[in-house]
Amino acid sequence: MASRLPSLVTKLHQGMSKPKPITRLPPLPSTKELLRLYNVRATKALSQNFLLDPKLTNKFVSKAGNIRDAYVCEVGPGPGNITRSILNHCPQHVIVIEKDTRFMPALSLLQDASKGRMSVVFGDVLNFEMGMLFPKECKKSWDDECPPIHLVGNLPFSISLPLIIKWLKAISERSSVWKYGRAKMTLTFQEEVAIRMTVPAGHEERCRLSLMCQNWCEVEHKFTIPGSAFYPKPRVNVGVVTLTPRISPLVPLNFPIVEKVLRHLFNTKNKMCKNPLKKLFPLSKREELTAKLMTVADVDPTITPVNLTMEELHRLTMAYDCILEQYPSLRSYDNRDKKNNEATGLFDEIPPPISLQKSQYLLEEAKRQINNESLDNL
Ligand SMILES: C[S@@+](CC[C@H](N)C(=O)[O-])C[C@H]1O[C@@H](n2cnc3c(N)ncnc32)[C@H](O)[C@@H]1O
Repeated sequence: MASRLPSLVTKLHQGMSKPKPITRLPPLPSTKELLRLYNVRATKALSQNFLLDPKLTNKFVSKAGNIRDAYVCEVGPGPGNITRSILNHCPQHVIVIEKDTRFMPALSLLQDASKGRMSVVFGDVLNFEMGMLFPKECKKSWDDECPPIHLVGNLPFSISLPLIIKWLKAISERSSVWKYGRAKMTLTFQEEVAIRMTVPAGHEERCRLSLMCQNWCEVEHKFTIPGSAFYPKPRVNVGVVTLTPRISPLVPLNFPIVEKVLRHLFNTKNKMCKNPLKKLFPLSKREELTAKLMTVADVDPTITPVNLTMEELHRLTMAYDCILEQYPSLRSYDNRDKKNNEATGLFDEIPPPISLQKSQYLLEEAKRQINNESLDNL
């Protein structure tokens, strides 16, 4: 039977720890037949586009790498078509998280056929705490190899962006699934989003998401599935992307500060980067602190955000962090929040002079780190 959220974790661990014979699934009715049998029609509100061709579901699962004996968590299994391919790759255990309870009969059938290798959770993945899902034996230290845990999913378009941002934040904090180490992800996105996630500096599609993903993960666009392969057919093609968390992020600062700098930078993608960055600072000090930011970071103020490299982002974010150290009240400055800024006096503040010496020292350190990393990668 399918399990519900709260009582799940203990049951999961009991089920997972027993050694199981490695088996493929017995013959089952196809998922298409099951959808017809249980009279389940795709719902637009849950971005349901099913990938019914077993050749494609197998190809998708094979991009996750070797999942034999590993633990797999699948987001949005629907009637279980990708889940079948996962189970046929002989993992130790599969946990699926699905919002739509209409799939309960199809998933229960699959769970029974899996002989204890599958657990079903009905809930919203955006609110689901994944930090306890796997047995502690899977845990690897962060700078060790990746743990035998894989997140996979033909993600619903409606939640793919908030979900990946939430997961990048969790990766940066080594929380949730990433308590267990650098767990890999194999996920689908609209093709244009997959392209944005992977493009290098100088590409016209470069955006906030590109730098966020590439800062914390190695990102690969593995292949594209034509929209015509899905039922119902979406208006766009779908990109399969793998993300492997980096041992050290390229910009080794906390998530909110990197996110804040990027959010400002890409507010106006085609302007010189000094213009959107000005809005990090209150009006009265805007020109002065922006000029300092660019000088300390040693970044050309006329460069456009799409051309900014990760090294330049690193220096900019470090320089911004140094300015925040000098003027801690600026941390809460939000250009859009006029009320709060007025209440905290941030429009009128005349801060003390910035210690360029300290900022420059920190930047030299950052540059040294970048050089060491480039050497390590040779
Ligand atoms: C694109 S369909 C993929 C279905 C199936 N895995 C396949 O490839 O054919 C996305 C699935 O995610 C489910 N879903 C949508 N929003 C969700 C959420 N917030 N949490 C968990 N599942 C969700 C949908 O009900 C649907 O089954």
